[in-house]
Amino acid sequence: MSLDGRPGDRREGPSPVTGNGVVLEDSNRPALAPMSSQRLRLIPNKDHNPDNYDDMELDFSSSIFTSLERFLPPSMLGMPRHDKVKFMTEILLKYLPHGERNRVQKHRDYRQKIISNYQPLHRELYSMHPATTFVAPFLKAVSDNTEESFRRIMSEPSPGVFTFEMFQPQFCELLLSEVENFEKWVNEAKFRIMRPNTMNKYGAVLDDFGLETMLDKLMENFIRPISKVFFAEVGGSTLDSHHGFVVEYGEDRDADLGFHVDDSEVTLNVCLGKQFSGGELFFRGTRCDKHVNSGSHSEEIFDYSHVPGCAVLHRGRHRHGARATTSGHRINLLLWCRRRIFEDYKGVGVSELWDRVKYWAASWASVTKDFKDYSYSTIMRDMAAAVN
Ligand SMILES: O=C(O)CCC(=O)C(=O)O
Ligand SMILES: [Fe+2]
Repeated sequence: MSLDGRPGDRREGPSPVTGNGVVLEDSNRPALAPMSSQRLRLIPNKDHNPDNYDDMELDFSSSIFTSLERFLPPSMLGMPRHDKVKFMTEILLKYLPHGERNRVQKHRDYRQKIISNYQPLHRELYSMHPATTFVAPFLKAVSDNTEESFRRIMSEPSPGVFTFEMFQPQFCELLLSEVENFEKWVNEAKFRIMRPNTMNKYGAVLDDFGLETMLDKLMENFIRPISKVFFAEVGGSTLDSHHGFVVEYGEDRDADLGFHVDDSEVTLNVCLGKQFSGGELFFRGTRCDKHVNSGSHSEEIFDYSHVPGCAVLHRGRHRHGARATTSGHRINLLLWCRRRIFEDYKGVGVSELWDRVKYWAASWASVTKDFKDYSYSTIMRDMAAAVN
């Protein structure tokens, strides 16, 4: 497949709206060129300040639309948000295989059904309140925002594995009780819920019952600044989407979790409680995608015992698993933080861009093959197709 041969797409014209220009959404405006004849640009318009789509009902995460907007043809940049969304959705859906498209739609209906029927127990959890969520030293470190301030509260017991105290006990309790309340509702309503991934038979996706916005803030304002310092080479500074869930172990729950890598650039894993023994995380080093299954060196072997309120932060590709929880009940919050491909396009040439898309698509295909989760690999394949 070549990126050359469609010179029209390469033309970089001035955009009708620049900077923070306010665009009024006028449904009576004359139609511009038919959307279907328009194509994405190969090179994003770096000067364009994209709209925010957080408040809209969308088929894909709002961050995809914000990122993709820089690739819109110049004549479309000033259009009302609804029109841009329509155009971008058409492109994204066009390149999704049929089964995938059905799945996206089904998942959207599923979430909608939960959100319109489930009554949250602790509404205060659904927006981010840093002062009641985090312990003071963590808040201070993030507000100082330097490597030194992070190192002051973090240990790095094994290269690339960072541990630190993060949540207040009261926050853990509230979240545990909200999860319990959600599960009670699921049982009473005989609602079948989707599990966080194919590895866990228990647990719940927090994003599916309304916590997505709060977790987005958690990632953007707290995890991204730390990842920018410690995980820059896997895109730590441009994390822009997440998969947030809880896993549950113990009697009548999952026992352990096999050796794996996560479908994330950076993973935050925080123990919420309750009382348990066992359940240690074991780490076995990071590998490039070609050597995911090769053996471990002794210096890479590291075991970690979970402590309620405390977090572990590591690269998604850092190989790990969890030993059996031998008594009690352990619940952990997992935030798989991801970076979509679009930011990579900044200032790179077309051939390099294409190489990167191929590289990411290949690497994520190998990492995600065990996960049914619609995510990165699909979007990247779509985008590769869309710019071609
Ligand atoms: O049980 C744990 O603490 C680890 C969970 C985990 O690695 C995952 O869900 O990806
Ligand atoms: Fe994991």
